[in-house]
Amino acid sequence: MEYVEIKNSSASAKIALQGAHIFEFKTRDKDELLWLSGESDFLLGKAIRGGIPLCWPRFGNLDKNMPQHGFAREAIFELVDIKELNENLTEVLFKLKESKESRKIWDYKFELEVKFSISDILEIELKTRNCDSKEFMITQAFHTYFKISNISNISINNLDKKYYLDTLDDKVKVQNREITIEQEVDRVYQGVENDIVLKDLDRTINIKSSGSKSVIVWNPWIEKSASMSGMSSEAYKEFVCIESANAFEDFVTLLPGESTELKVSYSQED
Ligand SMILES: O=P(O)(O)OC[C@H]1O[C@H](O)[C@H](O)[C@@H](O)[C@@H]1O
Repeated sequence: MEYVEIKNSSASAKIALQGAHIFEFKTRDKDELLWLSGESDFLLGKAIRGGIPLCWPRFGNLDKNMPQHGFAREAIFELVDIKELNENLTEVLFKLKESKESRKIWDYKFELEVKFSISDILEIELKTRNCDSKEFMITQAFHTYFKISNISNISINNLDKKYYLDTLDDKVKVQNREITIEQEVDRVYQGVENDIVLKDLDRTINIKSSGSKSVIVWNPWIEKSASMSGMSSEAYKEFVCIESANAFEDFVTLLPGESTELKVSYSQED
């Protein structure tokens, strides 16, 4: 599978052309940020298990005409530009436009741009433009797999008092403290406009999003982990997904010519 490798004085990264999918990101003085399954086979037409899959133009599987999480994560993007802005910052730009295949699944003309800024902070911008003569609706997500020391060591902070849909029993609940994970978790938090903090033993990751109000927190736990493609039964201990998204009622409608941007940044401290 073709990928771009970026190295500057602050960080290094690998980004596949399939899905504009970043699957490695490491700053000079920290451990790898992203979890990548040891069972990822990097086959074309199959999303990489780990890193940051881009879910677009749908998050989830509510749209029966669309593959789960949309088609972008399996599409080949064009590498438009790599800019070395200074010794600590490199920008990489990818683009995807409609094709015969995409029009069979989703009959619209669009332009999707993904810009990665690689420095001691990882920033990603996902810009959707409606190039059609009719309006369309999207949901989307950065489906980020964070590499962690162990699932029992982490907590996810700043989501207390937020409502979430627990997709395991389809009930709406309220978060009343920081999140710790001791079983399967698959939740869509709504109305989130603040930063989220992932605390692990030896590092803290700050997640800042804009253009979105939903956040998905996911860990498959033992049984699901064993049954999923590209994942071993022990994998659930090694990652947690915290996904900045426009999902469920937080969808975006674009009129002809309009565009929208979803952005995220991940910074780390000890
Ligand atoms: O296996 P995938 O299609 O990559 O989906 C993996 C997971 O993605 C999200 O986080 C969803 O909330 C989960 O329900 C889903 O299982």
